[in-house]
Amino acid sequence: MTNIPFLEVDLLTKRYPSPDGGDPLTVFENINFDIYKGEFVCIIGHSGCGKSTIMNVLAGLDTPTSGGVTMDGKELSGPSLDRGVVFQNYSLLPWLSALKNVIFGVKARHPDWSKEKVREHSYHYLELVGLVNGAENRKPSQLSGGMRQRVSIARAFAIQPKLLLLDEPFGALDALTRGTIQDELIRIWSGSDQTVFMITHDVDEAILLADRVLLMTNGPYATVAESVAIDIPRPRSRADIIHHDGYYKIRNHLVEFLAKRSKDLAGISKISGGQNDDPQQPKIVRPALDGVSSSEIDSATSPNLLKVKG
Ligand SMILES: Nc1ncnc2c1ncn2[C@@H]1O[C@H](COP(=O)(O)OP(=O)(O)OP(=O)(O)O)[C@@H](O)[C@H]1O
Repeated sequence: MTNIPFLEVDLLTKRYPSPDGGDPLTVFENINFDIYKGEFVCIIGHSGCGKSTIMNVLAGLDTPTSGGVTMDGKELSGPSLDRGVVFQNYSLLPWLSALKNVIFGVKARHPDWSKEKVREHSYHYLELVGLVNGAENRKPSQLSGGMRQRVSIARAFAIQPKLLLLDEPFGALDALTRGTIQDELIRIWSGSDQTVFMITHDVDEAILLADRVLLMTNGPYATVAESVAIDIPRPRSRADIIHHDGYYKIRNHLVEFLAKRSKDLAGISKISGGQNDDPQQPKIVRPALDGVSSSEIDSATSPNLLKVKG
């Protein structure tokens, strides 16, 4: 893994003025974290701590009160096709078929491509999410919620953004559909060099999908307190992952944070014990390696462990 982060979130702060002229609402303050190229990072925190606001800043749809974000060494400003977003509510164009929704994004990304090439490329991504054989010609209103979400994932992947931003993309889906689309997401991501940043409320989903999970304290004055490494090799399957030695250590750590420490740490804007002597970075935690000998940790913490895609 290269030591230069792909995405650097630096002292990000968001405040809203009070409607009655009182103190402003500080949603979060001095948020710092880095993401490396090709990583799959989830962020978890209680409702209202500011996850969607961070996502919107990364997407270029909102601006922070102070602080900034750089991607590939360049300061972000405004939306860009280098960053693809999938929201919980699909955000498809209702008057276009599934295929045309994907084509719409691909055309914008590759204005120089021929009509045939755009169509072929778009169809390929719908195929990857299992949405062909007639479904590609249906409009969003003629598709189920799971199918619509697949279209929106296909559209985001088809534009091949360097950074894929997922805001609770599976929140509204039933468990079976959710599982299928999670598998498809991991399959497509595995075959690419894309970086994924995803909001979820589901700790099991985060453990299944992520290389790292960022934990946010409660707002106001929320911050990212920890970066929890998911030291479980890939490929991971829903059925097998629960038998991995580290699974419950990680799960208990995340659940305990959400149940207790997210409140205890709330309002403490500076978290001690930062990464690599950098007090501004969230503390790195490796629950799966608790009780593991240091020689085993040396091999388990090889930078490549987190990068092995399945
Ligand atoms: N325009 C606004 N004016 C004032 N406060 C706002 C505005 N937009 C958002 N907020 C506040 O900012 C905070 C963070 O909102 P955000 O949607 O980012 O949280 P979240 O962690 O994504 O929540 P959830 O998990 O419920 O989606 C909330 O307390 C919200 O009330």
